[in-house]
Amino acid sequence: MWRRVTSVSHLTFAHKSTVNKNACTFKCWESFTTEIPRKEKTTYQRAKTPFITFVLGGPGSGKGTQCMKIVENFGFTHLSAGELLRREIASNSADGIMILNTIKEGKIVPSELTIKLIQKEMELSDNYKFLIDGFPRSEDNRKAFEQIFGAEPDVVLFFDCPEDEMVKRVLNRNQGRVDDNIDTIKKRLKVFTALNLPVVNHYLEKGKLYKINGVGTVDEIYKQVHPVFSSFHFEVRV
Ligand SMILES: Nc1ncnc2c1ncn2[C@@H]1O[C@H](COP(=O)(O)OP(=O)(O)O)[C@@H](O)[C@H]1O
Ligand SMILES: Nc1ccn([C@@H]2O[C@H](COP(=O)(O)OP(=O)(O)O)[C@@H](O)[C@H]2O)c(=O)n1
Ligand SMILES: [Mg+2]
Repeated sequence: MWRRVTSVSHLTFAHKSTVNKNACTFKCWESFTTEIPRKEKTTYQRAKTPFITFVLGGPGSGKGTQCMKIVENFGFTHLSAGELLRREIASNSADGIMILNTIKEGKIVPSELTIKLIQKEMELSDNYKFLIDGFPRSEDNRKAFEQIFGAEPDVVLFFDCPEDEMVKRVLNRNQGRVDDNIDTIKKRLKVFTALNLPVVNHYLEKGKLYKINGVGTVDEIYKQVHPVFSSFHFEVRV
């Protein structure tokens, strides 16, 4: 049997929180020791300071592709917000229809719902290095994350790519996604400019933004990404 504990500031984020000192810090699960053997805490639960990277960029800018390379080279856990939402649709959850309709319209799913999915994955993970891809997509996403986690990201990557290139890539993506069609892409690009660019500017002003030129081959782009992480002296996989 599991219970939710509401305040575990000693476990996570405490020293990084410059946002809201009284924020409800990250929640985790603890077992009742008498009922089942105490479960080994995951690395994430043990780690006092998870390393969080937000990966931003318009639709088709190459976020997912570059995340795969960062995972390969630096052992991050990749959490794609869009993928978690699509999984929620596929699982026929109570929110599935609402999420599907929101994605079809290229709009943003309510922040608390997306954060809940991200939080769950982080709790289950045995890692402490996370790439949170496609999040935050709006100032509301960002503020809700900071409120709930009581922390800010360590790194924010932004893949800067011209619209015509993004449209071309999305239309060729061939993953059977309901939002990879020209009508939805146009809506997503408008939402990106109106809601996501303010987030990019926020992190630019905070000095946390690494702007990457998203045009070129996958390897050319990754050449700009790699030094961001090697500067933190993570172990590089060969
Ligand atoms: N540098 C690149 N040049 C050409 N195509 C790319 C490049 N990076 C990714 N792609 C392709 O473009 C599409 C969108 O990339 P993806 O990583 O899914 O972007 P995002 O997650 O930002 O929407 C995919 O089909 C991917 O294979
Ligand atoms: N933080 C997020 C991320 C995605 N989404 C929704 O999920 C869709 C697909 O997101 P995605 O990150 O998989 O899309 P790409 O940028 O990879 O093309 C978005 O257009 C939104 O409708 C959201 O509502 N909130
Ligand atoms: Mg993606």
